[in-house]
Amino acid sequence: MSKLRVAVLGAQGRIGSEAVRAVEAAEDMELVAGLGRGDKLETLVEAGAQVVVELTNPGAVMGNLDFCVRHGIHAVVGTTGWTDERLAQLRTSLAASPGAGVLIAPNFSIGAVLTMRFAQQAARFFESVEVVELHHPKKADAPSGTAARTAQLIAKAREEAGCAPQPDATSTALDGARGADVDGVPVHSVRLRGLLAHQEVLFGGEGETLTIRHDSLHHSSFMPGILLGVRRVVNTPGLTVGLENFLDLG
Ligand SMILES: NC(=O)C1=CN([C@@H]2O[C@H](COP(=O)(O)OP(=O)(O)OC[C@H]3O[C@@H](n4cnc5c(N)ncnc54)[C@H](OP(=O)(O)O)[C@@H]3O)[C@@H](O)[C@H]2O)C=CC1
Ligand SMILES: O=C(O)C1=N[C@H](C(=O)O)C[C@H](O)C1
Repeated sequence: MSKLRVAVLGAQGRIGSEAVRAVEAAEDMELVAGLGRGDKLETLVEAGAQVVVELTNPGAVMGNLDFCVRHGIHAVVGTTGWTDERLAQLRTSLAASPGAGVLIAPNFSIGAVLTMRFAQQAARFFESVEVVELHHPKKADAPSGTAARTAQLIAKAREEAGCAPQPDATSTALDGARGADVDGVPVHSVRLRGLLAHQEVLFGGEGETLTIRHDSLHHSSFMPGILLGVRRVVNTPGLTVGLENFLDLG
């Protein structure tokens, strides 16, 4: 069986360097390129890359994906900063290149994906919900892509269940004190030396609370998800948002 020809964009970064090692160690994959800032994207074509793992930054990801899609290269994307407008733009370019597949995974770790699923399930049973995400201080974006997605999924589940708006009597507050409002769910971002990537989803109801917490303690937590994404995206044309789509969670 021929090996999947994989390239990593952001190959010298925190997660990109770990992804390079994971692809090199995977028996069914061959690392054909590892590119950083300033490297030419044409290298991907010259190297015959079938799948690109995109782990750069929100300022670079759209241009990189546009190139990949135009050249029929599949992509597994961990980079954050996704908005409805960006997703629409990507769908438009994918429509012009029907064979190409793109997976956008706000989080590749199984624990984080399950956190999102459990939060979605719990959402309709509690009056109150807030998300706290905690990351290393070199992180560029806030809130994290995972927290934004978690809040969106919770908000959708609450809306579908006809939940009333959350109780909150705050009438005066310092800027930011109640966090960012993501579809009506407050999201609080902590940046702290010593941390990597952590999230708590706090639910509150009459006389009880439920906390769902996940901790990524090392970048290795993201690697099985990245490799799964690479294996599945080659047979999944179009746009897939969320690794859960490849996990048969039911
Ligand atoms: N989905 C998930 O599970 C995860 C997602 N992430 C996300 O991945 C992204 C990267 O995170 P992290 O590794 O911590 O960040 P880093 O800053 O450590 O790494 C990003 C790397 O990309 C490089 N880069 C910048 N622009 C380009 C470009 N145009 N082409 C190729 N390489 C480029 C950077 O180079 P330079 O240093 O010169 O700028 C840097 O080496 C973030 O958006 C983060 O949120 C992170 C962990 C898990
Ligand atoms: O920048 C990070 O480190 C991470 N980014 C992703 C995010 O923004 O959700 C995934 C994980 O939290 C690590």
